[in-house]
Amino acid sequence: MIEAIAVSKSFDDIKAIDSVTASIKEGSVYGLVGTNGAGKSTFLRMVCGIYKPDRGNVIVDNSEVYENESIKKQIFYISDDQFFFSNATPDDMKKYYQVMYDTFDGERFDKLIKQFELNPKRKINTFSKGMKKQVSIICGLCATTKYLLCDETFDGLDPVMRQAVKSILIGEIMERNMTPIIASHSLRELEDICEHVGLLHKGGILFSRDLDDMKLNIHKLQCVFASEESEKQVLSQLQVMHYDKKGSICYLTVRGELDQISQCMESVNPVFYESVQLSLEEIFISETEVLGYDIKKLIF
Ligand SMILES: Nc1ncnc2c1ncn2[C@@H]1O[C@H](COP(=O)(O)OP(=O)(O)OP(=O)(O)O)[C@@H](O)[C@H]1O
Repeated sequence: MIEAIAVSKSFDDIKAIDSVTASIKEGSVYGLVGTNGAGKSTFLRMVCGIYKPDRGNVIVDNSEVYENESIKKQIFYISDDQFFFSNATPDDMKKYYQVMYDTFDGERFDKLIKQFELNPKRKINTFSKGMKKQVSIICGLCATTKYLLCDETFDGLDPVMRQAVKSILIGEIMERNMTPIIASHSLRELEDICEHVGLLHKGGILFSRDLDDMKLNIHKLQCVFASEESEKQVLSQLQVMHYDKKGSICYLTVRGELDQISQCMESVNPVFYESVQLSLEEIFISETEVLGYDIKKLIF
């Protein structure tokens, strides 16, 4: 388990991370979404022990991570700024990581390099951006660490490769108890893979939720009320997060369990009503609107 407790990190007068508290359970896929400069990379770099927090603690499996070799061996950080030795080939990087990680699976590395149609003996600095990204991802997967930190990992991959990498990640999560944290500026990128999403904004976590809970607890209704009184009654009884009316059709985003919402609607005998599934984007828009933010322009 990874626990960040009131963690802060500044670079001169820039507060990159401001008192973030988060808890990432083992075996779950945690998505960290936020705009450019929100602090995602800084947060991940503290989680893997590259940066020491100015304040607060990052605890991994009950131990402080910074300068803790045995804990760091359980974490692989696939950085946004990829690192390869100059003139290194994929095979050279394999040898390097075999020394760094006892758990590195060389055979799997060879298999994946072949599967991704990369030449293990070609210099990585002659590879395209997407090919370099593939080498980093393969190194990360083959390190077979308990925690895998993915920083904008899908960026720069073509759609087919994105899906291939996601499938490999999902397979890995199912096969062994791996815990990935995936940072991205795009919620769409995280929707089909993460179980929990934290929204980072200007160095702070705005909110953090289980996606299933979010989907079960927020509903969109379209309805036509029989009278103004029944409309008022419903609006006063339900926890309405967003309300809009076009002609006689009302559009409501409501927090709560569907059974209770349906009961309330049926009690006023509307002319028509139906509940529509919200997309994750719509849920985020509603949640952040309540907090007074307009993230529509920022993270989609
Ligand atoms: N080494 C550094 N020195 C100075 N400032 C830094 C450093 N690293 C990050 N920052 C600043 O900290 C803030 C957060 O940066 P960070 O890279 O963590 O954001 P991010 O969410 O990963 O952004 P992006 O999506 O653009 O990669 C930014 O204002 C950035 O300029």
